[in-house]
Amino acid sequence: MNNNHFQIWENCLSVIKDNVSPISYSTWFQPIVPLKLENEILTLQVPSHFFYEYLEEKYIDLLRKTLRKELGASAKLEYNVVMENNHMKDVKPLSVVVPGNNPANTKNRPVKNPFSQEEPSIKNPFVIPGIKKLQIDSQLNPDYTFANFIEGDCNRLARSAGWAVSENPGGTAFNPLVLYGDSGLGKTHLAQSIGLKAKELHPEKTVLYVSSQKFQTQFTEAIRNNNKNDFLHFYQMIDILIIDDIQELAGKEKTQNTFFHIFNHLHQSGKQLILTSDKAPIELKGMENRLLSRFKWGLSADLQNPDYETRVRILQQKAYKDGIILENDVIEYIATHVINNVRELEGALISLLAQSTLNKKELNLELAVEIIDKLVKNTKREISIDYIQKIVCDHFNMPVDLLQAKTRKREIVQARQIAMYFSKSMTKASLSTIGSQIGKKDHATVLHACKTVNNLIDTDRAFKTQIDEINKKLKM
Ligand SMILES: Nc1ncnc2c1ncn2[C@@H]1O[C@H](COP(=O)(O)OP(=O)(O)OP(=O)(O)O)[C@@H](O)[C@H]1O
Repeated sequence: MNNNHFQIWENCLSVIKDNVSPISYSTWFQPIVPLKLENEILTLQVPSHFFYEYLEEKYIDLLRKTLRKELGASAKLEYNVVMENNHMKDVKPLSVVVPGNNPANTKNRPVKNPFSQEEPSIKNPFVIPGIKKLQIDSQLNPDYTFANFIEGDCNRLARSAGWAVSENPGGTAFNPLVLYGDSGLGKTHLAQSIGLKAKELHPEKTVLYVSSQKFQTQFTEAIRNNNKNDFLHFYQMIDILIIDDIQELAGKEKTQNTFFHIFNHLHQSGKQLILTSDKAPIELKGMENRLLSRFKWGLSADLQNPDYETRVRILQQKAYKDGIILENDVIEYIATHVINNVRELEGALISLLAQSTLNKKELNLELAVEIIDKLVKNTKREISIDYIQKIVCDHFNMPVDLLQAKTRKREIVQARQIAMYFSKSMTKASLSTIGSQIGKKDHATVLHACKTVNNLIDTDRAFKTQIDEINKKLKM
């Protein structure tokens, strides 16, 4: 057997050693095993894709020069990614598609495990240009586009920040971009719009959408199969990482720790992170402080309940997309009565369509009143911030609009604080949503109000009695 490849690589190493730091040498070059030399092609075995990518990014010039010095101008380099651990075959962090296939038909293509031993040799891009990037199925829903996302006061900031991020991923101050708000208000839709748009504008970038639940399951599997490093490396290869419902990582310390490393790596390499959460970062419980502080590095933008006009426009757009014509009075009736979130709005429209088709009834206001009234009655009444304001003001015998007044009168300030306190404990609304609805205050004012009310409950018996009474009225 010809052992020339060992000698050639040995010679290369002695040059490389003089050109990189000792730590880089031992990290990135010592683990490489020369496999063969054929027709001036030296094949090197590297331990992972990440390793290969790193060599390509940082040391390609050095490798090229050194190899040409040894083998002449026609020298070529091939990599072979061989994992040492056989269990790796079972790990499927996500579907990875071999490049070169038709991107229009991702779903039907054979998928390959990115860490499998069966992975073909990866040729160096200076030998075969264009083969470097693996294509990853981004897991994006093609319907969740910006075009299908109706803009309103409730989502304007989040939408424009998202648009800016999709145009210049990793290059704006919005990194990470945290989208937060109550359920059904469009966080997933908007986060995916950013991913879709970024892919369209920057086809060379790798975009990945993953729910926190899936991330957690993959992580647990990776630990079970002793593949944590591959899991880590896989995520560190992504250019635009979208993680949905980040609050679900609460209390999962090990997953958070791994996510912390992924976050740092991506952020430091100028990659974009987009996170969604049902709460503002400041309110997330069960999350490591070092993660929370990183979430605050970029922009946190909230999605609020759509106002009446936005609800009307969303209904018009959904009806148009479904190819149905709805009279204005029907749209207005739905928009007036279904007010909690966009998902319920969609549900109402679907019920109406189903009833009209199945029972062959005309889709008119009469049918809308019948269906929507049933729906609204069946929906468990959620205590709203408006309702809390009304009960608190009734209790103190003051008109509700006084809570919105710019006054520091003690009774009004206290009623406002109590309304904020109950909104915090009885609704899922974020601090900033509560603040914006009660007196147009910011989240810090709401936080302060909650602390004040809690202190008074502990120290002032008469005050506590009032709070107990309001609490009873609210639950009646
Ligand atoms: N502004 C909008 N324009 C059009 N459709 C919207 C808008 N906001 C939300 N939707 C639609 O409402 C539905 C629910 O949205 P989505 O799943 O994104 O909400 P979410 O905030 O992620 O909810 P959850 O926290 O429960 O996951 C989706 O079908 C989405 O397309």
